Order: sequence, then C-alpha cells, then structure tokens
Amino acid sequence: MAYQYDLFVIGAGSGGVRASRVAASKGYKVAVAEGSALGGTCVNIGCVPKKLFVYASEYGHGFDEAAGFGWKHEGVQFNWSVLRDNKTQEIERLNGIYGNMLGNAGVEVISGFARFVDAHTVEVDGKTYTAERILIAVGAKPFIPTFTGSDLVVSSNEMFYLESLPNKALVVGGGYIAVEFAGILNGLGVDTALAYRGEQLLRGFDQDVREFASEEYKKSGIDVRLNTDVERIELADATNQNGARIVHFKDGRSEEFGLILYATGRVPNVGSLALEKAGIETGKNGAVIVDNNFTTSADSVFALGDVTDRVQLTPVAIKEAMALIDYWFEGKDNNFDYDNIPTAVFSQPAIGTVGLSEQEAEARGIDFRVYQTDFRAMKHTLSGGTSRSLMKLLVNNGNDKVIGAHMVGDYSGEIIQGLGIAIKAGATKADFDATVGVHPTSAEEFVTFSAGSLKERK
Ligand SMILES: Cc1cc2nc3c(=O)[nH]c(=O)nc-3n(C[C@H](O)[C@H](O)[C@H](O)COP(=O)(O)OP(=O)(O)OC[C@H]3O[C@@H](n4cnc5c(N)ncnc54)[C@H](O)[C@@H]3O)c2cc1C
Ligand SMILES: NC(=O)c1ccc[n+]([C@@H]2O[C@H](COP(=O)([O-])OP(=O)(O)OC[C@H]3O[C@@H](n4cnc5c(N)ncnc54)[C@H](O)[C@@H]3O)[C@@H](O)[C@H]2O)c1
Repeated sequence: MAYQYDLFVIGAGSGGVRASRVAASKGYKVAVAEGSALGGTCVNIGCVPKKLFVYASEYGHGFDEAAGFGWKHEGVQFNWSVLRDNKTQEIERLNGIYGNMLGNAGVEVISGFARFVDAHTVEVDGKTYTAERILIAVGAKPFIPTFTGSDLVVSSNEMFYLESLPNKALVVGGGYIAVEFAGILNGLGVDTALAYRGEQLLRGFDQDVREFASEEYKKSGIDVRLNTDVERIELADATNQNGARIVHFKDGRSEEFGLILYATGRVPNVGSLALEKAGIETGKNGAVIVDNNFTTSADSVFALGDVTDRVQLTPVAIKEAMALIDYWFEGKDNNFDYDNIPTAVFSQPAIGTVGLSEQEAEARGIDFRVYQTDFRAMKHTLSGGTSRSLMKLLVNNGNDKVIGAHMVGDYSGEIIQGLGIAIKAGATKADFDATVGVHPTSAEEFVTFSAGSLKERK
C-alpha cells in the first residue's frame, strides 16, 4: 500500500524535531504535527525560558555580593514584565528558527493536535494523513494531585507568563522543577517557601548532595519546609479569584500566599491521542511502552522522549531520536545506554551529577571509596556570602574507575559535562590524578583529591 508519508511525527519538541529533520535529510518524506509552539516543552516552557529566569534571578544575589568587591549600588529595581516579555521575544525568535530548520530539511509542518485513526493513519483537525511509520513524540505534561482548592494553584507552564510576581509564594514538590523555581522566585525578591512532603528534597540524588543542597537553599533565603503536606487551599477573599490564597497544611497550620506553584511531577501527554485505535499499549501513568528500538506494540508506530517516561531530559530525547534514525537507516539494533547521563539542576546553588550516587553504588554491591570535600568558593571570601560548595567522587576499588561525580556549587552544570566524558570513557582515579588542574577554579578539586579527602563510610 502507498502511504502519503514515509514518516509522520506527532509533536515538534526536542525528540520530534530531531527525528523529523534528520529523517527528511536522509530522504524520507516527513510530516510533523504540532498542536502548540515549535520546539516543544524545552524551548517554550522548559529548559530555555527557565535558564533565562535563573540568570535573571542570580543578579538578585549578585548586586549584594558585589559590595565586597567595591561596587556600590543604589536604587536597584527589578521589573518582572521586562524579563517576561524579553524572554517571550527570545522564545518566539527560537520558534522561527525551528520553523526554518524543519522547512529547510523539507519537513512539512502541520499545525494542530494529531490523534490516531489506525496504526498507519492519523487525523489532524478533521483531515487524515497516512504514513508507513508514525512516531509519537508528544512529551509530558504537569501532574497536579486533585484536592480541595487544587484549581487555585499553577504549574510550571503558567510560571512563564505570570501577569505579576507575588510578594509571597509557596512551591510544592521536591524535584528539579520545584527547587529550580524556588531559586528563581527567591532570587527575584519573592518571599519563597518550598514545601516537600518527604524527609529530604531531590529524591534519587546522592544523599550528601540532597542534604547539602537543602542547607544551601535555606542559606540563600528559601524557607525550606520538609515533611510538610498541603491539605486544602481556599481563596482569602472568595470574590477575588486572582487574590491571595490560604493554604491549610496537614499539621493544622494555615498561611496566606500570593502564588502557589505545584511542581509534583510530569506525566505522559497521551490523553487525546486515541492510542487504542492503533493498538498501542501503555504502562504506568499512560507511558507508551517501547522495546529497545523504540517500537511500540504496533510495529509501524514508534515512541521516544518524555512520553515513554524513562529519563525526562532534552538531550536524552535527542539522543533517542538519533538512535532511532540509526535503526531505521542503518538497521542498527539499539541498546540505548541510560547509565552515566550527566545532568544539572539549575537551582541556586546548582547541582551537577553524573554516574552513581553513594546509595546506588551500595545497592549494586560495588566495593568503592569516596573522596569528598566542601569549601567556601574563592568568590565568597570577598562577597560576604556564606555559601559553600560540595564535591564528591566515587571510585571503584576493583578497577580504580571513577563511577560517580557530584557537585553542588557555582557552575556545577558546566563542570559536570566534562566529567561526564571522562566517566563515559572509563577514566580511572589515576587518570584524574594525572590531569593538570585549572587554577584557580573550583573544578580543580576534582583532579586534586588525595587520601586526606577520603570519606569514612559506615
Ligand atoms: C520547567 C521545565 C524545565 C526543564 N528544564 C530542563 C533542563 O534544564 N534540561 C533538560 O534536559 N530538560 C529539562 N526539562 C525537560 C525537557 O523539557 C523534556 O525532557 C523534553 O522537552 C522532552 O522532549 P520530548 O520531545 O519528549 O517532548 P516535548 O519537548 O515536550 O515535545 C512534545 C511536543 O508535542 C506536542 N504535542 C503533544 N500532543 C500532541 C498531539 N496530539 N499532536 C501534535 N502535537 C502534540 C506538544 O505541544 C509539544 O510541543 C524541563 C522541563 C520542564 C517542564
Ligand atoms: N534541569 C533539568 O534538567 C530539569 C529541569 C526541570 C525538569 N526536568 C525534568 O522534568 C522532570 C519533571 O520534573 P518535576 O520536578 O516535575 O518532577 P520530579 O519527578 O523531579 O519531582 C516531582 C516531585 O513532586 C513530589 N510529589 C509527587 N506527587 C506529589 C503529591 N501528590 N504531593 C506532594 N508532592 C508530590 C515528588 O515526591 C517529587 O519530589 C524531571 O524529573 C526532570 O527529568 C529536568
């Protein structure tokens, strides 16, 4: 049977854009349907605008820190609408670049939300399209638990377009988005509380990193409240939908906030796809189940990125797209390696991490040692700031290979990328020791760890 397209991609986000662009450049006839803005979550309501907000909020501390270096600042003011609108302008510029990139590659962009008709056919706004292969790259959407007053909170989606900044905000959650936005709000001068229902923030990260980061967030001015859960929320004035909210916590306390952000996870965005029409199986939270070649239970349908709910990161979605391209064009069987993915949390201070945490290494039964240090970064000797940095290296005693690197402190995200290469390449502690440090930096600590920094493990 002749199909209209070799490939129809649903969703022009991180994974979908890469897959459609490269497939088209290799000769496939490709269409991509996008119901919202080109570039997906990362470009529009994720990584990029978030990082711009982080830069903006870092100035908040920067002005104070500059005094110790001789700068005098008076009458410094922050204007939210300038930041928000400049950010939106930049994002629109990027949307245009994505449109050009797809157009230049020969990809047909179809505006609208797609849904399945069968395993080779999709429908967008009443029009049907057939394709030999269909790729689901629809990403994820915020999950907010349902409770009394849950309609009075916002998700990260809305944070990028707020009419105004509140005086006082509550962020609920303990993952990437919660700590990043708590840092942004705090840096922009909002009185910020971060409430997490568990014992410690950032589940899944190294325990020392979690504890250290949590303390640093407190020092930076965030009111971190652990073991804190919300019971219900109501309007302070029932006639003012946009006014203050009263949060009733489960411990009986109540408090007023101008804004409540729920950052309680993201779930696959499959609701309107009619996956059952194509016989596509889903798992927990609706995640599309795929095999190691990103093939769903329907042979002609593939899925990657956040919709598969494995590792929700842009570079992972992009690498998965490239692996799928290799499978389609080179017949290469995939064994995508989800180990040793470097990642950064753009909180303030930032966290960079790659490889195993101490707890993961223990769970795997590895015989390993840990080098660890924490110190006041040179900048803060004059800034008056009390923040400290943490660095940690895990080394396998069996073969001397570095199996994990973790950092909390300025530039962690930048520093961890290089360490990711070293660990991926199988570098040993001896390789790290043989590397000349860059002085004076924080990063040089990673190549100067000596026996004196060995951590006593229980
Ligand atoms: C606030 C925030 C900050 C983040 N920061 C980072 C970061 O710093 N670093 C990082 O690596 N990752 C970050 N992420 C995660 C990153 O954005 C995602 O992992 C990444 O975008 C996933 O790519 P994807 O291709 O799977 O989906 P997406 O980029 O989400 O793209 C999916 C696209 O599909 C479209 N779509 C959905 N349904 C349909 C349909 N039926 N028809 C047509 N189109 C449809 C959507 O509109 C969207 O454009 C962040 C996420 C958030 C929310
Ligand atoms: N810098 C980055 O690379 C970056 C930044 C943002 C997001 N992301 C990606 O997006 C994903 C989603 O981010 P996220 O922060 O929304 O999710 P997350 O899974 O990292 O964190 C969700 C948090 O919400 C808590 N939670 C869940 N249900 C709850 C409930 N009912 N009540 C209270 N708390 C609840 C969880 O315990 C957890 O702490 C991340 O896992 C990450 O992969 C990456």
